[in-house]
Amino acid sequence: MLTPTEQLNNQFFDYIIAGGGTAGLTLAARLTEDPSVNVLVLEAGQANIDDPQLLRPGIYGSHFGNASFTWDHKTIKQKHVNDRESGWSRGKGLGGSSGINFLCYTKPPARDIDDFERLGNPGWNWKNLEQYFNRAEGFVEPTEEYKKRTGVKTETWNVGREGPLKVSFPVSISEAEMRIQQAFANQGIPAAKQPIGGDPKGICFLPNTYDPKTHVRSYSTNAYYLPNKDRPNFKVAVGAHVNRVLTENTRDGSWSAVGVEFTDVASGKTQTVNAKKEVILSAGALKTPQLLELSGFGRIDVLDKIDVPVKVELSGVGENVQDHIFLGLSWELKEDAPFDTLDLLRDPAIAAKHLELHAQGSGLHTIGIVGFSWNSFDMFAPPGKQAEVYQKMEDALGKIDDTAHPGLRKSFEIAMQRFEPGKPGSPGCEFISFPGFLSGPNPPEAGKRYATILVAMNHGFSRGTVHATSSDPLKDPEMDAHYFEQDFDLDIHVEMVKFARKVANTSPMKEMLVAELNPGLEVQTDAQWAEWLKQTFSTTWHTAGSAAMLPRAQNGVVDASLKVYGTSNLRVVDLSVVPLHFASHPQATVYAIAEKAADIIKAAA
Ligand SMILES: Cc1cc2nc3c(=O)[nH]c(=O)nc-3n(C[C@H](O)[C@H](O)[C@H](O)COP(=O)(O)OP(=O)(O)OC[C@H]3O[C@@H](n4cnc5c(N)ncnc54)[C@H](O)[C@@H]3O)c2cc1C
Repeated sequence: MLTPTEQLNNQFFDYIIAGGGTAGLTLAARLTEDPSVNVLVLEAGQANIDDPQLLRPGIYGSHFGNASFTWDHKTIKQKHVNDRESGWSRGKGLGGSSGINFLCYTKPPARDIDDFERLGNPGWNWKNLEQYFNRAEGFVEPTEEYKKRTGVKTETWNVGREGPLKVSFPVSISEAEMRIQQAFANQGIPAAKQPIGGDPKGICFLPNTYDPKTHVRSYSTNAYYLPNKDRPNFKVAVGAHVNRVLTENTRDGSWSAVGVEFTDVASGKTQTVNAKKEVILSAGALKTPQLLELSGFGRIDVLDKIDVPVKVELSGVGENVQDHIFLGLSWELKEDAPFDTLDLLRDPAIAAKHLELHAQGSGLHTIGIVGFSWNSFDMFAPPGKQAEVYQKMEDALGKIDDTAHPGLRKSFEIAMQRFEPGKPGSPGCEFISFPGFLSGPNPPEAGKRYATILVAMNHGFSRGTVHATSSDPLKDPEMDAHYFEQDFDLDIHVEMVKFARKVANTSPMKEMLVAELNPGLEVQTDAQWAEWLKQTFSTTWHTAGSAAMLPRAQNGVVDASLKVYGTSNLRVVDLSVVPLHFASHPQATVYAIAEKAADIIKAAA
């Protein structure tokens, strides 16, 4: 049951969680397993329960621009990409970004998670975190017939089967995706050994956060909140925008979080609620740093500018921001290609038919994005290019001013090991097969169908910032991705898109294609590829690292128990805490972080 905000003023709760998104609801559900503990979740957006706009798969990006479902944030102009701004939409409302994401369920390579520990966070390694991934997962095994038809192999998978989050393969995998996968195989890319068990390198089909019984999205709302909503100790209020954490100075000099101030969005009225044990920030990587700054935790110059008294100087707040980006290469399909693609949904009459089909558990809303090739740079880039890019990384490392950016050198050194020539790299160069059109700048033509390879680099070195520029909590912080500030991030992408074109010229993909629509064959030289890339890439909405878990001397914001430095009981539990970004779409890792956080918090109580 949702709790009306007017019932909350001056009430007391053991734990208050700011943000009812992916991490926030997961954490709340686990903490309220103990009936003696009461938890309040404050979510700025609405509940949107049972809304088909969230539940229906296959309508990627359709929530953007709709304030009922998204925060349509934007970066400032990006100076290394011709002053383009990047739309950084995020889920708003219960479920947060898990309610509007593209449903891909992927997990990072073990070594990328082990890097968290190597950066100074004891206990944050794959072996430990894997149990928390598995705790969230309710993987539904595909049938033997499905496996035979699609080539999906799951027998050896290490994946949880009892967790609340439904993870399964969509009803069918389009033949376009199967052919693209086979073309990668014919380019020498091996099958992944443990696609969601720590070793995803290679090609694989991966599941979605998809309920195979009801054919709807599985997300934190229907996985963690709805099954537990009647617990008397689990209170959730929506339309409650948290403005700041209320703190008191303790005898030992640290700060204690005693509650939060929030605004009831409907009435504009400001209220406070009190925390007996802890306050936890789960507002996502774009809003959590803003909340910290508005509460007095952050860089002195940032806080001075917005007139917020400094409680704890933490120069890492809003720094270390890392994003993933993607772009698509699209090809027109031959007229007789014997399969449907998502392009058909552009025709309103056909779209209406597929809505009906969805209700019966078939049609285009029951397919998903499932075909991946996770490559390390050495798997496709010429050795000379690998050496050139690595040299540029070394040059960048040499220029790091450790006084201005404590910890950055160590972070770069570990990130560089993922690219070291002659050693097996980490598979951060991701290729996704997409059954339809998703690219630029040329638009799709009515009545035509397309196949797309999405190219996404997961191990960028450029670091951005997210900082409050006003003491008004309702005003967006300033977001600056610093895209391609390290020019070798661009070089790596250029090699990736060239490889994608090579794959398209390989059987059995090439036989289904008429012509390349984007970028088009006029793009040939590295400089032309780079220019097209800068014009058409998009964020993958995976921004992380803005309240990083790192030692304090290395610009850390939270320690390995996710507690904000200088406080006794304020934690961050969301994608902000990731110290170094990993090769995976992040939702699985966010669920795992929240599951682990619940154990940490329970143990500390
Ligand atoms: C369009 C899109 C597509 C994506 N596709 C995929 C995918 O296919 N696979 C994948 O693995 N990942 C995907 N992701 C990423 C993944 O969904 C997110 O990284 C993850 O859900 C983030 O979880 P979080 O808990 O950190 O933040 P969120 O889930 O975003 O939760 C933050 C919550 O806090 C609320 N909030 C913010 N500020 C306040 C405030 N001041 N007061 C109260 N509440 C507040 C927000 O409304 C939101 O509900 C995608 C993301 C997007 C946006």
